[in-house]
Amino acid sequence: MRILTSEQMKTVERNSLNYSMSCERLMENAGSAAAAAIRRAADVEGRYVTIFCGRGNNGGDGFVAARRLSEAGANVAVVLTDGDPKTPEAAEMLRRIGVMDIAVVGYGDDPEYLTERLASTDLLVDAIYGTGFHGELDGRHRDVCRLINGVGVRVFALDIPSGVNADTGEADPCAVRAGMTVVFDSDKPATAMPAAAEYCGEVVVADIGIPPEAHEGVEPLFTLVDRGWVFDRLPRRRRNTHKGDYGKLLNVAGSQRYMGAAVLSTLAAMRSGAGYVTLASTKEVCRTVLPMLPEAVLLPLAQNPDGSLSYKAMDALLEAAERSTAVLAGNGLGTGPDACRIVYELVRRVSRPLVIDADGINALARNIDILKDKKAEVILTPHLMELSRLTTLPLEQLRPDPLTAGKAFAREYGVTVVLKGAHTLTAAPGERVWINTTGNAGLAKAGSGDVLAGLVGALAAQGRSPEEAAACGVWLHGMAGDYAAGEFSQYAMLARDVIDALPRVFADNDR
Ligand SMILES: NC(=O)C1=CN([C@@H]2O[C@H](COP(=O)(O)OP(=O)(O)OC[C@H]3O[C@@H](n4cnc5c(N)ncnc54)[C@H](O)[C@@H]3O)[C@@H](O)[C@H]2O)[C@@H](O)CC1
Ligand SMILES: [K+]
Repeated sequence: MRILTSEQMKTVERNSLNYSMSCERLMENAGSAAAAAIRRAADVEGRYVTIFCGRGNNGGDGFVAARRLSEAGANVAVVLTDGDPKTPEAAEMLRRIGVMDIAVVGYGDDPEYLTERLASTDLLVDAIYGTGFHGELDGRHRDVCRLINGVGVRVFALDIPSGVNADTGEADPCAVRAGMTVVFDSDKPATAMPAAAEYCGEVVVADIGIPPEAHEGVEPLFTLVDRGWVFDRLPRRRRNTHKGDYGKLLNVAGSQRYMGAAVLSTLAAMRSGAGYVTLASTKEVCRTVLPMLPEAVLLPLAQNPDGSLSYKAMDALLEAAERSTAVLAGNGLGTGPDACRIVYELVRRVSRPLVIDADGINALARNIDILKDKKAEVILTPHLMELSRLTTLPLEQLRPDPLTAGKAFAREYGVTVVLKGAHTLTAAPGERVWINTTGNAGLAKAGSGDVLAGLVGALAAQGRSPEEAAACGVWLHGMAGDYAAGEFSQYAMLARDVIDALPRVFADNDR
């Protein structure tokens, strides 16, 4: 699947003009391809089709679709939502339907006609906004979109449902809810995001005749992470190798209050191929969890009276970190002053890839500039609340569009950020984003994040790049979560069931 941003689509469109393509021809192709896709999905002959067209090129595609559907025997009406087209190509396409038996009305010009028309409409086409849309719908278009969503017939969206930002997936609360979205040439980030499915419905990619050469040099920034992508990147187990060949993860985790986090993250890491996993924690945690982690190396260290790891352990931690191939820090560590100082020292001094989760993220949020002193590659795995602490942006702003803030954070601090949520996105410092496709609401439970952190840490320890460790870890975690939900239900599954499902996920990889 090729995913291109709106900016990249413009580049591809521009490039195609060098290959005897014209903007008008592309619009003709797009509208025709959309009409063909609609005809494949629905019988249009003799049916009433109402097409809402905006002023931009998306509206132009709508005019072409109107002509094609009319030629196919549909009774077509076009509603101009915002007056006359503002691009010459769209204006030309509107002119071409002038000679046909197609009613063209302005929204608001004849409310009675529109009400009657919609009452007899069999299917709707949304050609109001395409990739040019950003921000919020204005009042007029909120009304239009509400009207479309309220008709109760199947809605076909051209390129992207109106009100959805193609690059971020952010959707206006009133955005069009389509049953099918016909995307032109390539998926857009939003149409590829599983979370956008409630707006996009089924997504169909239509070839609009952009020559393959026009895509040259346009490297997709978004990657859909699926089974094949992950299994291609998992570390190979080769004959004649030993445990030292599969990495050593140092897991700095746990405190008297949060022993489970240490157990879950360590177990998940051990289930993910790492040669060695060392749990560095307080003496008490190590003594208590020993029976649950017979395969782990335990590094019992000094503790504070409150049962958290003491800063006195710092030298031992740094020594252990240098013997490792990756370090995971933060799960169940607590948020006291020593825990924070330990995290800061690890960031400043560890030269191995460093995965920071949970309390490690909370520590960073209090002293974010420490990230600028980092010595190694850093992967952060915040959920929405943690992202809010890291960025100091309010939750209400992040919820509809965590990606923009996550990308900006990754860029500013040069870190890989795993944006945990219903459908997790991973953002790397260089603008690239990985869209995950697995997981379910049963993973929204305590302990789940510890499992993911262990997985990502183990993959980093085995030499995967930060973004591969993160994106593969997220997919494996979601897949194991899907198996666990299948067996135990989303209600009853526990984080440890996710770990128990990991062997089946890896066993699916026959390489
Ligand atoms: N890039 C390509 O290769 C092609 C693009 N085509 C179509 O062109 C579309 C993009 O067209 P345009 O760039 O003209 O833009 P749109 O038609 O998506 O949007 C129209 C205009 O709405 C304005 N707008 C954006 N956000 C708004 C808001 N919140 N409130 C009010 N107005 C807002 C923008 O200024 C934009 O110019 C694509 O989605 C696709 O449908 C096709 O015609 C063929 C080829
Ligand atoms: K649209």
